[in-house]
Parts: sequence; structure tokens; C-alpha cells
Amino acid sequence: MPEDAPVFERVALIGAGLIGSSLARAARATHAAKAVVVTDASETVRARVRELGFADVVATSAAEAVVGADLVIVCVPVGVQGEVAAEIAPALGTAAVVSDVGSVKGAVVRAMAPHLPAHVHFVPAHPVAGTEQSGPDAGFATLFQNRWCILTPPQDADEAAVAKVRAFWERLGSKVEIMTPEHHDLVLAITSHLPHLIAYNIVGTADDLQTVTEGEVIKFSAGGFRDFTRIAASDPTMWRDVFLANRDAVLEVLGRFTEDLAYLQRAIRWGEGDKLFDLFSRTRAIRRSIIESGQETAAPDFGRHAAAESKPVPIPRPYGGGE
Ligand SMILES: NC(=O)C1=CN([C@@H]2O[C@H](COP(=O)(O)OP(=O)(O)OC[C@H]3O[C@@H](n4cnc5c(N)ncnc54)[C@H](O)[C@@H]3O)[C@@H](O)[C@H]2O)C=CC1
Ligand SMILES: O=C(O)C(=O)Cc1ccc(O)cc1
Repeated sequence: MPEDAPVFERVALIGAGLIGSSLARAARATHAAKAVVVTDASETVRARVRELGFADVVATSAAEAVVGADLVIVCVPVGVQGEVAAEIAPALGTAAVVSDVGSVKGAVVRAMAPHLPAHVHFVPAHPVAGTEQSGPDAGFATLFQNRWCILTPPQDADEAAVAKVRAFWERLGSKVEIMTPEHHDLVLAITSHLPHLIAYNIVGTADDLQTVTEGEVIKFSAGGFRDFTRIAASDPTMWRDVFLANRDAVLEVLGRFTEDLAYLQRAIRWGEGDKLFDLFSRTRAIRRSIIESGQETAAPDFGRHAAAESKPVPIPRPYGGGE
């Protein structure tokens, strides 16, 4: 294949928000697709996509969009991915590969797979790249460059279909890793979902405290708190769906997190400075090693492969030492 020959002929994107519109722009900019068809449930969004001009075709329904597509990527909140799969199923061509970009994989695979015809190759994906913005204006062509994209194909997936989806994401500039949905959901629970929950919680707590601090919480917010407010501005629908869909893994890591927080609370109460100092030294070393390895903007260690990943991953020892 010549270096910039399209990876797919006709890519259909269902949902034209931050991720769908970034994919359309990136697929065009890199010639990963010969033609890009976009649709969205919202007429306002479809009209905006026409104005912005990043699609070759703007279809009025998901079923219409997938006709003749050799790659379909579902880019809607995870809570409606099952509905979309049911809607597109009868219109999918025999050569179609179906994928998605959902931030949760296990629940999404369980919701979508039963609707898809047997001839369709299903290769779920999650680009670990995004912002707190949403909608078609927020997208940009370089969003996926030098970012991880995790694929979670079923064990009996068609190898050629997986290779083409990998090639598509690599064309957009992503680094691709393959793992099971369960492993994905545990890793993302700690690296992405829990940080968002903490951000939503701390900004909510600070807002409640405004009444006792005469409104000065926001005024004097230092860098750390401001970073939390950016994350806490993320889309409410998307994140409600993420927490409901990844309930088990989030509750697992949240349990560990609250135990570790209680350990710090006790150390502060009893003046145990060495405990605080030890943890802060450990975490500083982690940050420094990330920077030294040149991974500062990359996702954490996803270097594990599908076959090895069906069992739960041990979570590191508690701050205090033993298990
Ligand atoms: N926002 C982020 O940073 C990232 C998001 N994701 C995942 O990408 C997916 C999309 O997220 P965003 O693009 O950020 O959301 P967004 O809110 O910007 O866009 C979602 C779009 O889907 C449309 N939509 C909703 N239901 C639909 C339906 N039934 N049929 C057709 N269109 C429908 C909405 O009208 C909206 O335009 C989610 O599953 C999310 O978990 C993945 C990586 C990063
Ligand atoms: O804006 C940020 O800091 C993010 O963390 C973006 C993001 C949100 C959801 C994902 O599944 C992946 C990336």
C-alpha cells in the first residue's frame, strides 16, 4: 500500500462531538479515509457540521450513515452505544468493521455485540486522548497524535480487521495497545475515572464551603485547585455514563483510595510527619521517572497483552506496607 493510501474507503462516524469531529478532521488530514460520513442525533449538531465542513457527507440518521461504509465508529456517550448498535445493525454492509471510542469497554461490548450481525467484525477502541470540552467545535485534527489508543478485540476477532483498525489509529498518529476489556476498565478506573470523580468532588466541596469562606475559595484558588476545576468542567452526560458503566472497577479502586486517604488523615491528626514525607517522596520519584522516560504526555503502563489479562490485576501495596 502506498504510504498515504487510505486505510478505509468510507468511514462513518456516529456522533459528531469532541471525539467524532476530531476523528473526521484527523481522518481527512491524514488521508486515513477516502470519504468521511458523519451523523448525529441532534439536528443542531448536524447543521454545525455542515457549516464547519469537516465531513464529505452529513447523513440524517445513523442507519443512513453506515450504508456502504467499511469502517463505522460509534462516538456517542457510553450509555447509548447499545441503542446505536441496534439502530445501525440492519444497514451494515457485509465488509463493515464496527468500532467505537467509549471510555469504558466491558459494559459497552456487552451492550453492542448482541445487536451486530455475525458477518460484522467488531473491534472496540478507546483513544486515551481528550479534553474537558464537548461538541463539534471543540474537536481538532491533532488530538490523537502521540496518544495511546487501546483496542479490546474479542479473542476470536478477525486478525485482518484488527490490523486495519490498528493501522487507522496509527495513521492518525496514535500508539496502539491491545488488551482485554476487563483489564482496560481496571486501568482506566484508576488513571482516568477516579481522577475525574475526585475533581468533581473537590470542586463541589469547595463550592459548598463558599458560604463559610465568604466566597474566597474560587478567588484564591491556587494552581492545583484550578487544574481540578478544568477536569470538573467535563461533560456531565458522558461522565455519568462512564461511572454507571464502569461501576465495579471504580468501586474497587475507590475503596482502596478511601483507605489510603484515611491513613493520611490519621498521620496528619497524630503528627506522623515521617509517614507523610515517605509517601510524598515516593510519589515525587514516580513523577520524575515518568518525565525521565519521556512518557510525560503518554498514558501509564498499558504494556500488557490481551491473552494474559483475563485475571484481576493486583493493585500495589497500601501506603502502610503490608497487605
Ligand atoms: N471527551 C473526551 O475527552 C473523551 C471521550 N471519549 C468517549 O467518546 C465518546 C463521545 O464523547 P465526546 O465526543 O466527548 O462527547 P460529545 O458530547 O462531545 O459528543 C457526543 C455526541 O453524540 C451525539 N449523540 C448522543 N446520542 C446519540 C445517538 N443516539 N445517535 C447519534 N448521536 C448521538 C450527541 O448529540 C453529541 O453530539 C464517549 O463514549 C466518551 O466516553 C473517549 C476519549 C476521550
Ligand atoms: O481532559 C482530560 O484531562 C482527560 O482526561 C480527557 C479524557 C477523558 C476521557 C477519556 O476516556 C480519555 C481522556
